[in-house]
Amino acid sequence: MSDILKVAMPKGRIYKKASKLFREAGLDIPEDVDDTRRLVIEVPEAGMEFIMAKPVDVPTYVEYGVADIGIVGKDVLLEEDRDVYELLNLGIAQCRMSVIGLPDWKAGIQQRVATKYPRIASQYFREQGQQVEVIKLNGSIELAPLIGLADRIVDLVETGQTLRENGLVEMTEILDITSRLIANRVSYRMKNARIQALCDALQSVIPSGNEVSAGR
Ligand SMILES: Nc1ncnc2c1ncn2[C@@H]1O[C@H](COP(=O)(O)OP(=O)(O)OP(=O)(O)O)[C@@H](O)[C@H]1O
Ligand SMILES: O=P(O)(O)OC[C@H]1O[C@H](OP(=O)(O)OP(=O)(O)O)[C@H](O)[C@@H]1O
Repeated sequence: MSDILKVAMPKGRIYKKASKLFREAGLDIPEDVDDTRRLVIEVPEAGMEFIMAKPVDVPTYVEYGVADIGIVGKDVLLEEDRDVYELLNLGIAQCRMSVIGLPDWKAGIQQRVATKYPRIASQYFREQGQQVEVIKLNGSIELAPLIGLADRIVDLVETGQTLRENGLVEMTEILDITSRLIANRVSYRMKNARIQALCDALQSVIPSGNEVSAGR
């Protein structure tokens, strides 16, 4: 196995925070890496190769071993349910997943819930003993109750601005979300020293108590 660590990096809002964390941890990631449109980026200074992925696909690349490790939100990790190790809570891209609706929402006979997270939402409502029809959407989830597709939604809330601007209210928080470092099971064993060194370096710059034990 080559000594280069292949890292599935989510494009978008997590990338900026993750690259900042990597730099704080002492990894030499040149500034031009942040602006390129290339999807496979060698970062020899850090002994890494970044695979710039759509966030939802990160666990897939890691499970199949085309990336040794990856960075992904806990929301996507739970929803995708891939066979990977969760190594570290990086504490970045913090938000929460909540049930959201119009202020005058009342439970009807046929309840519909729109979400990007059908697995998490279905499990949540099953546990609550509520029978709902879950409708999968891919973005702008807040539209659904506004235009009558669903009664409620399950979506992420950070500042609450999107809810306020659309006249929606947060009804129940389901999960706290942050980004996680994940690893391929084989890579974790074969490249253990490299991965462990990275975890140690990252842990020195993130709040303590964030390690999630691997091997499960
Ligand atoms: N408003 C938010 N505040 C903080 N973290 C967020 C917020 N929205 C999403 N996240 C976190 O960032 C991750 C990636 O979100 P992002 O919006 O970059 O991706 P996406 O919407 O899946 O991608 P794309 O825009 O390419 O479809 C989410 O899985 C979640 O963990
Ligand atoms: O509480 P806030 O600070 O307003 O953030 C929450 C919003 O951020 C995310 O949307 P995103 O920007 O990823 O757009 P999308 O829904 O189209 O994916 C999320 O789905 C919420 O809509």
